[in-house]
Amino acid sequence: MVAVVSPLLAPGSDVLDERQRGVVERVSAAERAHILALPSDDPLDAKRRARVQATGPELFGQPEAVRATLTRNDVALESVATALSDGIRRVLLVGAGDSLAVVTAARYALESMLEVPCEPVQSLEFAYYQAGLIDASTAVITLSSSGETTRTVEALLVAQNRNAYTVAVTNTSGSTLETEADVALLVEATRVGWPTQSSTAALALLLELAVRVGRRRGVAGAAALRSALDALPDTMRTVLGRLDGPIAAIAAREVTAPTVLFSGGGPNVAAAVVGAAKVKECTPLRATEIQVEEYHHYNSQKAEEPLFLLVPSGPSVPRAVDTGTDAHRWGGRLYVVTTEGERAFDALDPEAVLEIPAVPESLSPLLYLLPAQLVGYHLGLAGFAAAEAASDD
Ligand SMILES: O=P(O)(O)OC[C@H]1O[C@](O)(CO)[C@@H](O)[C@@H]1O
Repeated sequence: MVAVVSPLLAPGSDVLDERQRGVVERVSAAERAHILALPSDDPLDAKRRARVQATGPELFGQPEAVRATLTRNDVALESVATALSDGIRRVLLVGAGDSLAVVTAARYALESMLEVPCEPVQSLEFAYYQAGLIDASTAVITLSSSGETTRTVEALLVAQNRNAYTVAVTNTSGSTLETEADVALLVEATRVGWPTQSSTAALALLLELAVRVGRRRGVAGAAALRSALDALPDTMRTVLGRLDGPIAAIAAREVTAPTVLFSGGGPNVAAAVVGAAKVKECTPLRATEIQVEEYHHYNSQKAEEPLFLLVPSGPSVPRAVDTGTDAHRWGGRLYVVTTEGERAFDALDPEAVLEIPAVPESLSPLLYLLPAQLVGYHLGLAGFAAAEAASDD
């Protein structure tokens, strides 16, 4: 018997029409091949090494990718901003993997400017569980770098059937996501290495969309976000230059860590997710993210594990201070990435404090994703160096 690859294709399911079922069958076959081609956990895996090496130039090229993406989408952004400002009562932000992290990061900027709920939802959860309540007053913004991730395509098709306003954000012109959506925003970024600029350029697009909606709607605070966002590509360059060396040194110390932990709150829960994702992509190490409050409801950290707190000045700081205190109580190591001049973490005596220029918290993930990516990338490089040295002995 042929396995059913999706409940939307099960005999008797009437969620999708015949044409849409054909679309899902096509993308799911291609996706399986992509997943089977991922690297192994061999510490010297050549496929992983090639992707880690290709990640470097893409990671450091992010300010340019952000600028190019914003320029390319000037007209399309206006059209989406107009549509969102006109009768939309709810926005669902759908993606998987890094793409889910990116929409999570954009949520608060969008909500503050649109003044309606903007909910990040994982693609499968949306496609199979949450589509029932949506209608023409809902916008469904789907993000997929490839434009072919099956669950995200399914989410878009389900939204299409419920007459929602559908937006695709994708790197891939001509992809299924772009073809099926009412309107597409195209990300100008490469993804030969592990995803870096494809994520930050997509995030910049969503933040730009938020600012344009806010200005159109006359929201107080939109002008301040406008000028802060305009300055961000330059600040990204500053942050990359400033943090690269210190994070390379931290990675050399942490290369044998049993598990690498990342924590954040608010929009920077997304930075923690991206940190763990980059470690899992660039190394064979275990890595996990935990929100600053959730950390305290379990024995979340073990001795000898490093914790990266990615917490700019803002409402998450007091709980993040507790988190940092407990990192040491459990015998772990603590690295803090926070706003320049933030003194709340000083008394914890972290192994390192890495400072990032102040920006509005709702825009800050565009900066806090950078140290998260750098940790994964440098642990990847350090891991290959260590494995090579071991194999020479
Ligand atoms: O953005 P996409 O293309 O939908 O991919 C989602 C996730 O799946 C992966 O491609 C891995 O399968 C990740 O690189 C990415 O974060």
